[in-house]
Amino acid sequence: MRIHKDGETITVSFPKDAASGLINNQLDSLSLKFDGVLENVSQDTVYNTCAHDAVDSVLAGVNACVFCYGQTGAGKTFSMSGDVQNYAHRGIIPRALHHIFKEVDLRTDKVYRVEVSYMEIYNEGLYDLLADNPAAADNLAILDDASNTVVRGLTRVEVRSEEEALAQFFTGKQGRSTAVHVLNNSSSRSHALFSVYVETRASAEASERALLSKLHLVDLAGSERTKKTNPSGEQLREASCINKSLTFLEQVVSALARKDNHVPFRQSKLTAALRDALGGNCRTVMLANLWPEAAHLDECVSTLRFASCVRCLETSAVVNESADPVLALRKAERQVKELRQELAMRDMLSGRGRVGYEDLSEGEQLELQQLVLRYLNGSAQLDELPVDSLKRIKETYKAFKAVAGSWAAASAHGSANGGAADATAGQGDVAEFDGAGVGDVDTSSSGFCIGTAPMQARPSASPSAAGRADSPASNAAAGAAGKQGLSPRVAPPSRMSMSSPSPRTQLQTAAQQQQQQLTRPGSPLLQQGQKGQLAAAAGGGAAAAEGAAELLFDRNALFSKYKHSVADGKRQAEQVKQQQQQVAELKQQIKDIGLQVNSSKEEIDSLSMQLEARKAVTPAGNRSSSSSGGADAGVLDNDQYVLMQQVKAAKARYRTAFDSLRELRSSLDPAVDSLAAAKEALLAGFDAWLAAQQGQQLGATQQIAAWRGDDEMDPGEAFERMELARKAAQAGDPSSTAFFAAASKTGRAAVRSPGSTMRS
Ligand SMILES: Nc1ncnc2c1ncn2[C@@H]1O[C@H](COP(=O)(O)OP(=O)(O)OP(=O)(O)O)[C@@H](O)[C@H]1O
Repeated sequence: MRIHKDGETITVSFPKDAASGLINNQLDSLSLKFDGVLENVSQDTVYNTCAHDAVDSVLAGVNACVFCYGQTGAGKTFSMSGDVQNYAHRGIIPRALHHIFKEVDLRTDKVYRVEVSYMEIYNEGLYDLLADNPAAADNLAILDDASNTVVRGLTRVEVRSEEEALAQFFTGKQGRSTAVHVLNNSSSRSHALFSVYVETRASAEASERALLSKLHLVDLAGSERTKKTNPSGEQLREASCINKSLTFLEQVVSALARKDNHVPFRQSKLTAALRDALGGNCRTVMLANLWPEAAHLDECVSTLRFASCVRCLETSAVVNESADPVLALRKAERQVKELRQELAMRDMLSGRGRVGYEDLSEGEQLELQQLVLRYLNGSAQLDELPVDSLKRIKETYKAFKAVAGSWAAASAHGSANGGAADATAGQGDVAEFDGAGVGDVDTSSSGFCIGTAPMQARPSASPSAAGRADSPASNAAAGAAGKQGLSPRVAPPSRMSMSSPSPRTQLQTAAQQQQQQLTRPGSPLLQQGQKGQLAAAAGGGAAAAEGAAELLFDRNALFSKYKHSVADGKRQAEQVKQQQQQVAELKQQIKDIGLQVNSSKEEIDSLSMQLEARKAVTPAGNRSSSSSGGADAGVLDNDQYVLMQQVKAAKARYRTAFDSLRELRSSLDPAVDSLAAAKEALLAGFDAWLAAQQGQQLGATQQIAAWRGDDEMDPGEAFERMELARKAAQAGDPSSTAFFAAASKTGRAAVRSPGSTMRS
């Protein structure tokens, strides 16, 4: 095999086969031209020659793909991934990630979002190497529309630095299927596609216009002549899968080169995944890895022929401007935010103070439902219900609906469970819808009237009596029996919903809602013994509601205790009280000054009207020259002069009052914020106190410390940092720190979670 001086042509000379005789069709030599031939060059040269421009294209919004093809052991994985332990021998993928993040850091006029994915095709199965459990993550499917190939279900991880991206790559690489092979100690038995997705925006503001591009870096599994290597069992199956998919790849390339109408992309997972790269909107580079020894001549020739064919392919790579609905949504969100700010400003100018336009949090919804409950109980006034914005009014309606729904559910539940809840709750506070008695025949439907039976009501002991619907006695008995689940006939739900629940039922309903809040993960009340209590509550019926109600009272009682008996609680409650007073005072002052402003305005209007009227009726001859400077047109009489002075004074008062009003309003928002912060602090303090009561303070503190991150390094971390600096110095490249840091982290993770690299 000879490389020509042009550095682009390879000639392979075939040895004479004496057995074929002197005259035969045997090819003497084969010369093929390529874009470049690299021999004995560094990994750096390989990257700069083959991948550098492709990565630049991706940063300019054009899709690109670099793939390595060749026989087993020819150096594909070495070219693509390189040596993870040796910085100088790192391959195309780590270098591409370094290149991308270096540019991202440099181009400060642009905003980038980078994601990575890593997928393996093994024995015609697709596996997600970045999934939490790669061995099981084989539920991927390749979908393609006219312009795009997408792998459904593939994990895409957002990475914000070279180190994060490398860590993902190293982690995924550990999950790849490799095996000992006669030609390669660590042979990749799968095709691996590492992809980088880059979203580029001109600036944070122009977020809806973006360039979306992707870079596929593909390490194909090696082709092999099974006649030579004689694999058996699983290795034979793998080899035949690999060879088959590479044959399909060759067929696709041939069809594309011939410009066939039909290109069989769907024949295999590999060709489906590479559809974009081979025939579509992509700038594609192929590396043909050769093992140029006489023993591998056939494989070399077949690789060279394939590479020559791929070289003829034409793709049409263009800049991909995004029509991404997600980005359009971001624009809409930004507009909503601006409109909210506009509304807030208008509210402030019109003296409405702070109005809530945002969706209510779960806690606020619960609070509102409790307010509605209190209003229905008569312990809260109508004007306590929030009506300051359409949003709040709707939320209030929703709260009414939620409360009504809970009542209906609680009543129905009570009925299904033998009416325990209603039977306890009844006692005269339940009104019947149409005055029909409990158990009376309901003429509008085929059932009995269901209401709340008196405590002494019991189903008839005699089955015959219970079965006769026409007897008044049996009607009453049947009604009561129905409530206890004994009647085969069920009352219409509308009847049930007309019963007004007792205060106890209401409290149980509130407790059920509270229970939903509490059962959320992370709720500080969901602790130890209470879990059991909640589980029992979830178990069903009136007992459930009752248990949850007790829990609600417990919490309320504990909260009250915290506020009145615990030092921190007392202090925080006092702060809330002070802030409340301050807000109330400010609101009162705003109201008073607002009245002053309005009355000054009315005064100005009325005086101005009087002045105009006076001007209209005063004849020109009556005008006093002294007050006007002598010009006829501007001459004023005494009355007019007095009125003008009054208008002037009123305007001065108006201005002073308005200035005070503006000042007060501007101090209202911070006061409201401080009040909210004080309330938050009180609740947080209460939760922490409660957790401490339950002996979990230590866990909570540890969690908080973990969230905060600890700026101070422990000795282990300090040593690790020193070690990284040493390795970077050894590599002679300060920018290698990210590489070593990611490699070291991934190494530690691997030690923690050892496992086979082969799929079962
Ligand atoms: N340019 C190179 N310099 C040094 N070592 C190399 C080079 N290319 C390959 N090797 C070594 O040769 C061996 C086989 O290489 P590699 O695993 O990359 O082959 P492969 O084509 O990916 O094989 P397979 O298809 O079986 O996965 C490895 O030990 C690798 O380190």
